[in-house]
Formats: sequence, C-alpha cells, structure tokens
Amino acid sequence: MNQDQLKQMVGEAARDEVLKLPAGQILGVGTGSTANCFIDALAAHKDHFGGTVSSSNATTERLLKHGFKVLDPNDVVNLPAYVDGADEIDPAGHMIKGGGGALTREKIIASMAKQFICICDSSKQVPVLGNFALPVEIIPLAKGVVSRELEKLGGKVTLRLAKSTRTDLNQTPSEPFVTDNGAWILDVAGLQIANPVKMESQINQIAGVITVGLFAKEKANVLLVSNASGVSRIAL
Ligand SMILES: O=C(CO)[C@H](O)[C@H](O)COP(=O)(O)O
Repeated sequence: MNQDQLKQMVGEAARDEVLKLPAGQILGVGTGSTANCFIDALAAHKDHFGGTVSSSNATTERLLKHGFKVLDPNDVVNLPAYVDGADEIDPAGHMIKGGGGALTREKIIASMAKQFICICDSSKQVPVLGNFALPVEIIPLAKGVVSRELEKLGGKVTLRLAKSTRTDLNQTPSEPFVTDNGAWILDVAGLQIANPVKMESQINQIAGVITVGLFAKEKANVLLVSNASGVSRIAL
C-alpha cells in the first residue's frame, strides 16, 4: 500500500469519526494532502454540518469547490472538533506542523476547538520530535534577529523559499515563500525536542515570531493513524 492510499484511508476514517457529531455543528478543517483526503471524503456529507472554519486559503478553496459553507472564525464560538494532519507526532500527541506553511491559522483554529483530531500515516509517529525541521512563521524584518535566537537553541536555520533551487536546471535562487498572512517561514533543523511545552513557549517569546509550528499546548486529543493493516484510533 502506498502513502497516498494510507492518507485516503485515514481521511475516510476521520469522516466516519466526525459524522458521529450531532448534525448542524461547525467543523474545523486543516491543511495539507491528508486533510485534502478528509475534505474529499466528507464532501458527500457536507449537509451534516452547519459550516466549517478553514485553516488556509488552499483549504477554503477546496471546501468551497465541494459546496461546504466556510465561516469567518470570528463568527464561531463553539467548535467541537478540528481535523488536521501533522509532520510529526510524539506519543503524547505533541506535534510539529507547518510543512505546508499554514501553521498560524492552524494553531488559531486548533485553539478554538474542543478536540484536535490528528490524522496521519504511521510514518509521522516519532518517539521525540525534531527530525522534521521545525517551521517558525516570522515577521520578515526580524529574520536576522530571530535566526540568531533560534541558532542559540541549537538549530540550523533556513529561510523557506517559494520553490527549491535547482542548480542542475540553472535556476536563479527563488523568492521567500510567503504565507497566507504575508509573512515568512524559517525552518529549523537539528533540534531534539525533549520538552515540547517548554520549547514552544521559549520560541513564542522571541520578538518577531508570529507562530512556532510546535503544537504542544494545542496538542492532539485523538490520533487516527493508518498503516498497511488499517486505521487505529488512539485517545491521547
Ligand atoms: O501542518 C501542515 C500544513 O501547514 C500539514 O498538516 C502537515 O504539513 C502535514 O501535511 P501532509 O498531510 O501533506 O503530510
């Protein structure tokens, strides 16, 4: 079974999970290829929900294409569940997110939700976070100072670019990747995140940081994880 099939399987399991919610509720929807499988699987049941709140422009576009109602988060008070993927998840449900660049809106929607349902294939499960470079969304003029602070934590910092630079194709270096919020992303490699709660709060305190892609406070409450033998549901 390939990774796309594993994503589709877990997307369908998440559809079954959220259809257990009473009808008419609002649903938080994440960003990325696994979240896309979830959206596509849920499309036939869109009328079960009073509406959705979306974590990115890309997700909004996909939801609208399927006919879901997409609400302004400012108009939503009760959000029973948020469904999203992760780049890494540890046994406690702490996650690294932001590989797709949507970390800030994802964290806002996650903070509104009663439960975070994380959906992924088993390749995302790790004993300790940090093998995946940690995304940090920043105010562009703070790139220098924030990079120096992140290096003090032991990381190797790279500015995320819009496209990878293919020297073999003689391409010139790309422009910075710009988030839905008009900001930039630093990717921090080489961190062994033994204490995600502490590191999340340390990085949040650096002036110029908008959001760190460590989801320790907004951790997963339920993990749906797929592998070749099926989907497991783990309450965290
Ligand atoms: O945090 C994210 C986007 O900002 C995604 O949830 C994360 O990158 C996982 O993506 P995928 O499901 O494509 O592997």
